[in-house]
Amino acid sequence: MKKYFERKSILFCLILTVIVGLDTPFSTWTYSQIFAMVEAADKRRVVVEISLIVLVTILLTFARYLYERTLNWNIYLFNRNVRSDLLSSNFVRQQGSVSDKLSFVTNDLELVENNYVKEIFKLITSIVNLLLCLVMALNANFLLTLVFMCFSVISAVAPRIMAKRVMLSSEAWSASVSKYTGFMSDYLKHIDLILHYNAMPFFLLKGKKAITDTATAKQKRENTIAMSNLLAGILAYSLSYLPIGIGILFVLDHRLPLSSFIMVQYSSTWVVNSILAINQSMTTINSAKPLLGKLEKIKKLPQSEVSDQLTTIDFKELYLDDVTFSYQDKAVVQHANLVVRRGEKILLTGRSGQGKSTLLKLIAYVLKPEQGKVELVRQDGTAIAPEPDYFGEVTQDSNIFHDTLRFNLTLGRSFSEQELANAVQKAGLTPLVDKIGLDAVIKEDGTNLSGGEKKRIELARAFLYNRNFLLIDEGTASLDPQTAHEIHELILGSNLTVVEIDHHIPEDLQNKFTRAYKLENNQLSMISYN
Ligand SMILES: Nc1ncnc2c1ncn2[C@@H]1O[C@H](COP(=O)(O)OP(=O)(O)OP(=O)(O)O)[C@@H](O)[C@H]1O
Repeated sequence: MKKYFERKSILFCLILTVIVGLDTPFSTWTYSQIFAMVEAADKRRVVVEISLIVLVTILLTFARYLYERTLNWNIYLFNRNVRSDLLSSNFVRQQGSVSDKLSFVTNDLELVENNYVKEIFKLITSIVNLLLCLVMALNANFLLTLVFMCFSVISAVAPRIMAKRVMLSSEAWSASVSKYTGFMSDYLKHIDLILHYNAMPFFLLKGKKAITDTATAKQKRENTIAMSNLLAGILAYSLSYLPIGIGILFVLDHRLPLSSFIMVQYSSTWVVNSILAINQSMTTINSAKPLLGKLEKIKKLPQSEVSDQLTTIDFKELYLDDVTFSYQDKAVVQHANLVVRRGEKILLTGRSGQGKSTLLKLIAYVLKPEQGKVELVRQDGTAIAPEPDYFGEVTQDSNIFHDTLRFNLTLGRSFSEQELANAVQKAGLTPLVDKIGLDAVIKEDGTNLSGGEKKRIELARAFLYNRNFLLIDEGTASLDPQTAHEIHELILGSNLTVVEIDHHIPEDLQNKFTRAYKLENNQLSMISYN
């Protein structure tokens, strides 16, 4: 955690937390002093003490303001540093669902901020309150302090009987909220499909049930809390007057001055409140520990090497030599051999689930073979392991960003207008650029573009970046035959090196591939279309 803060600001915040912690003991002392002043009947003392109280109150209020500002600064540092760190950490590349990662960088980090960082400062304030109030009360009268504390502890601990019920009702509410969110997420994502299948009535029924369950669970939780508060209220009010009565008897018997009685009564209440606050803070801090552990693990991940150098590999060939790969125990590719020479167009077919996409990932070295070698041979004959940034890619679900058309091509790197125009022209994207311009904003997932336009954007991006090795995973599967044909003509007529997975290559295009392979039963074999 230290990494995300500045030592000086944390230290300053800790000092201010202790000063702010003096606030409650000071109010307690002030309150008892009111009675002490009345008892002393000394007007000069009243003037001096009231002036002192006003001065210290102003100073403490100012200290609280400074504390809040310093805490806000520390929270700002935490939020800025942790999120910037995650942005470039290997966390973004880890296996796992996008929504889990999004939830971590939003909800989970918010919880760490509130339930850990802020709570630690709260805990320190409570500890200062506890220690000072305890000293003040014991100093005023030891015996009466014990009496007050016993009664306060009973009234504070009794409502804990209800705590389990409150916790269970909170859990039930949280479970129903998660069911409702799951339903809403599916409902919003697939609303078109629901309309197509006329399934709205069933979804409304399902949705209304989820809504009712959530609302009921929430109501139940609130009612349980209200019941717990009722119990606490009854106990607190009835039990709090008993020690007050004993204190008054002490005062009437002249065993204790009135101001000391007030001090004991007021301080004891704060001692118990502080113990409860410490307990609550510890529970909150502990509840954030699993998330903190997750953050610590992520923090240990190496940072991605960020280089703005534009890599273009000038290679002779890429080969797979006796490559074997399995997911856990499931063999996908066994003893595969393949050579792809510069400029060749390789077609890869095979039934669904045979491992074609896995083979592309092995070529790009995103996955490493458990046996055998994948190497790229440079023009000078040296062999190196491929890197993901040597390849351009076109996938079935196009990678389109919610930004301008220009950004979708350049990905933020600067290219000259001439370079852009060349890439646009090579990819056959000129009609789109003429129509909407390079600075038009593309909607999320490219919903304002046709499938063909999205493919051409991906191709133009590869041309612009001079990615001369293109991996295509069913890149044209979602296009109409005419557009798919046009895109293929473009790819097969280019000087790019291509490995493409496709099931529906029309006959007139099949011969334009240099070679075709089939992946079946873990074996990669060459096929002929003649
Ligand atoms: N990350 C993974 N972990 C475990 N198994 C996986 C993983 N990715 C894919 N598989 C399994 O490996 C096998 C090959 O998957 P792959 O996606 O490579 O096949 P494919 O031939 O490309 O299929 P399709 O044509 O349907 O896209 C499948 O049985 C799949 O379930």
